[in-house]
Amino acid sequence: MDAQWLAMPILQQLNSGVLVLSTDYHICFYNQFIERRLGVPLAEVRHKSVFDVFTDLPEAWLKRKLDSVVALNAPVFSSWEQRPYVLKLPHLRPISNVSDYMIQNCSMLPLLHPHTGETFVCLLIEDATDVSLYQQELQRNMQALQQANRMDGLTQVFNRSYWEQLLNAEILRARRYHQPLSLILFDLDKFKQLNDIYGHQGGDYVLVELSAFIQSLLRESDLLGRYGGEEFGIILPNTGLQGASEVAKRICRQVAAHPLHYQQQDIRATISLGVAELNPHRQQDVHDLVQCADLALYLSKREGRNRSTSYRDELRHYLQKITESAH
Ligand SMILES: Nc1nc2c(ncn2[C@@H]2O[C@H](COP(=O)(O)OP(=O)(O)OP(=O)(O)O)[C@@H](O)[C@H]2O)c(=O)[nH]1
Repeated sequence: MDAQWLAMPILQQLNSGVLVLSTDYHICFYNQFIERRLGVPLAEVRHKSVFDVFTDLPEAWLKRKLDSVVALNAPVFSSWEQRPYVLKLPHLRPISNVSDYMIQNCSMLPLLHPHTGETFVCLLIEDATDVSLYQQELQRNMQALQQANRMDGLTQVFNRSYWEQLLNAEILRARRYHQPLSLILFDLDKFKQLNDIYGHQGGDYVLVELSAFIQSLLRESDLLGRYGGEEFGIILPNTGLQGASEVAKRICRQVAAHPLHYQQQDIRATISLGVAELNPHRQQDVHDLVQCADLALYLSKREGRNRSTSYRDELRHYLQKITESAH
């Protein structure tokens, strides 16, 4: 069967754009897919330079591609991820929140005229608007999921597992660049009592409000995370013990002076804090550093709460002594 008569109707019905150019970039043919979107009949632009008809074409880039198709007699592909579109055409979709133009994959194929031996280049334009839309949405969802995986559901500060990853990374960074690094652990005082008085919801309210308040007192580079029930940690990059200790005292003071209003009642909450600095002469990991800050926090609780203690090695001996004398 002579299949030539099939070619033109199929070409015109194709759900892809077909544009044929001469080697000097003149338009020889485009199908209805392009004609409908461009709104210009082929007869009007045949033999015109493609750059005069599609005035937004990246001329130098396209000429390089077309010349290479002709010179190598081999196809070239341009994906929408590299370049969202080659021909600026509307996408004919009633969607307003994507690109106004059709996102495209474009294959450029060499064509040899069977009788004259003349070379042409066929640009095959595939509409990738839906694919790009789905991919953008997928990326948005993945980012949201990733964000949710990192945050504590109640307080919206980092959750423990992500905060520990951050602490690990900050320890490595501090060691690598010989920078100081400090850690503050803090715990709400008599929180059980607060829960008993105001109920679990009142307790939750305090956790939410206080973590937002403390976050607002910190630098953007400081990293606040919820370590456990009513225990939190703050990583202070590039901060030595003295600086961190000042930060801790300031937070302690400001929390105590910050009334929380819950169901027409004023709640006064206080916190106890422990501060530790990464020891540059010792191989400390996350666990060791947290343990030092935790010990300092324990002493803050023991000394009467609503205060901050900075870790020093002597504290271990002191702690040993007081636990021995307690037995
Ligand atoms: N509302 C609320 N309470 C919590 C949450 N997580 C832990 N808690 C409560 O926090 C309380 C902690 O009690 P304790 O460990 O005895 O400490 P505390 O009462 O704060 O006493 P000190 O730490 O010694 O000052 C417990 O009653 C927990 O049930 C939470 O997400 N929401």
